[in-house]
Amino acid sequence: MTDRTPDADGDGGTDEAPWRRGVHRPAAAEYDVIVVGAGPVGENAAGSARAAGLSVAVVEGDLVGGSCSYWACMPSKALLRPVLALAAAEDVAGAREAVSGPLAAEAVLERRDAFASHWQDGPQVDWVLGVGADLIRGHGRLDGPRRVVVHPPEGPVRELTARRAVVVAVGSAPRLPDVPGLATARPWTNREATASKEIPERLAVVGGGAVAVEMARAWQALGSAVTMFVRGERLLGSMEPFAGELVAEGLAAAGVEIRTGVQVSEVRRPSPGATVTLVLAGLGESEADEVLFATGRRPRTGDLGLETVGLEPGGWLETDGSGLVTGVDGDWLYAVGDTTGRALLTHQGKYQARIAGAAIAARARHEPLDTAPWGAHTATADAAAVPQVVFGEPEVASVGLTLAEAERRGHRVRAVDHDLGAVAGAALHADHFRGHARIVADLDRKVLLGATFVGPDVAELLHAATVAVAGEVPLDRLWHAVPVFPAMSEVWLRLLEEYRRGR
Ligand SMILES: Cc1cc2nc3c(=O)[nH]c(=O)nc-3n(C[C@H](O)[C@H](O)[C@H](O)COP(=O)(O)OP(=O)(O)OC[C@H]3O[C@@H](n4cnc5c(N)ncnc54)[C@H](O)[C@@H]3O)c2cc1C
Ligand SMILES: NC(=O)c1ccc[n+]([C@@H]2O[C@H](COP(=O)([O-])OP(=O)(O)OC[C@H]3O[C@@H](n4cnc5c(N)ncnc54)[C@H](O)[C@@H]3O)[C@@H](O)[C@H]2O)c1
Repeated sequence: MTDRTPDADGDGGTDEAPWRRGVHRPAAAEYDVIVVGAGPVGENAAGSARAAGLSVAVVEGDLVGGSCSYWACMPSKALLRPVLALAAAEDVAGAREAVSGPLAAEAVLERRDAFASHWQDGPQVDWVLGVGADLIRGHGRLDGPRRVVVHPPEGPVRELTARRAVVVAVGSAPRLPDVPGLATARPWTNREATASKEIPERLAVVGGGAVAVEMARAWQALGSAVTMFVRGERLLGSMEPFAGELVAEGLAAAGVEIRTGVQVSEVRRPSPGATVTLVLAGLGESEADEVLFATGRRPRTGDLGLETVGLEPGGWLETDGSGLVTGVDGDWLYAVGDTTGRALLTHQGKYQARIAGAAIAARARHEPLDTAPWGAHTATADAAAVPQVVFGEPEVASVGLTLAEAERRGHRVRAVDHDLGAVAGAALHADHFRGHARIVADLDRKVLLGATFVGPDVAELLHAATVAVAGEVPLDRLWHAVPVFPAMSEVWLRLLEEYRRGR
């Protein structure tokens, strides 16, 4: 099993006493800003507020650094990188002959452990203290306007008051469906899928989103026989349809079995460590040694004292563009990151934290806020230009709106497609390059609303598209942004040629 400690309270955190793992300054009772949750987003909120000269307390109930550092982004990408590096070498004649044999699984896991800082948060604690914030370990709860009570499992409760703002950055936890037998079967969630030191012989993966796709590829390469059980008909359902199709092809080529249109109706596991049986509604049963449920996230707001400020516990925290929680008077309660449900991505949460930090500082100085679209105090990109890369073989890199979403929002649009494998840079990149690119053009404003690239190593193509979408660069001006030959970015030229032919 993993080196995690049990999560008996089901909040997605470890139950081991985290206050034993670090030190913090003695805490005052009053701060300008109190940040609850020290994931990447809470850390950014604290950094932004400190940069504005405000005093800050950071409250953290587990490891400073949050899921991203220990059970999500970093360890998952550390698991995938060797897989993708090997696949890349194997698809270039000349390099192919120089690599042979499977992955060195033990070395991959060791490298992963290093990227997860061996689940120790010393450097991240140093970072928080280094920006001049105080760190208070324990579970934080709101206790009426501007008040936070911190409950360390040992020692006295601390009562804190915020002069300016409380920023909730408590993240999200795995959402497990209400399937009979699931709780007692102790399924893997993202925590075990990123931190396990053992490689199950047969791994069942339930879900077809980013976690399922990335972890299926990683564990198959590490030696598990992976079967995916997908409720819908395709993978990555919120992205362009060709993305899920090409990813399914890639996973199948790697040996992953994908079963679509399958609902798991019961899970049976007689004892911990025993074989898991998945009952598939109307489709018999399937056995595995471990099962990963990658079925989405829920906000960690059930035990946050929301009822003391007039909010319903348990839901996503709805915010305005500056990060202020709606339905709470007095301009003091902010929420950023996963807990808002706006975009469950580290970089987007950190963007929200920078915006909220600027808004808190402006309000503290009684300065007017710039909340016009793309203004300094509103997270416009959350609705218009969220970039995401799903790592794997192939990768999917997308920003902004898909064709379907743009049409749903009432835009008059045209999608322009190109076979990414047909550009010289891609052909040079890999011998059997399979890929696809699409831009979604707004026919009225003549700007890009979205772009999606699928193929090996397309992640680094994305930022140009993000600049074009967020910058609302006119398509006629993009025509003058000449892509390098022979690189994959030449696909921009092909897409724009096609767009200009059809207009
Ligand atoms: C497997 C996986 C892979 C991912 N890969 C990527 C990726 O490659 N790129 C990407 O952009 N995103 C990725 N994500 C999403 C990313 O992990 C999240 O968007 C990100 O972690 C959100 O950051 P956060 O600070 O809002 O929340 P978290 O990282 O969850 O941090 C919240 C913190 O708050 C603490 N906390 C919670 N409640 C309390 C309380 N009451 N009192 C005190 N402390 C509390 C928690 O202990 C935690 O440390 C991935 C997610 C998963 C599951
Ligand atoms: N590379 C990245 O940026 C990256 C990687 C992993 C995760 N993430 C983020 O983390 C978040 C969570 O990822 P995720 O994959 O857990 O969630 P998700 O929402 O992306 O996908 C959940 C999947 O589970 C399925 N599902 C939901 N309920 C189900 C049920 N009862 N039975 C069967 N299937 C069910 C859905 O149909 C979907 O396929 C995502 O929003 C994503 O943005 C990002």
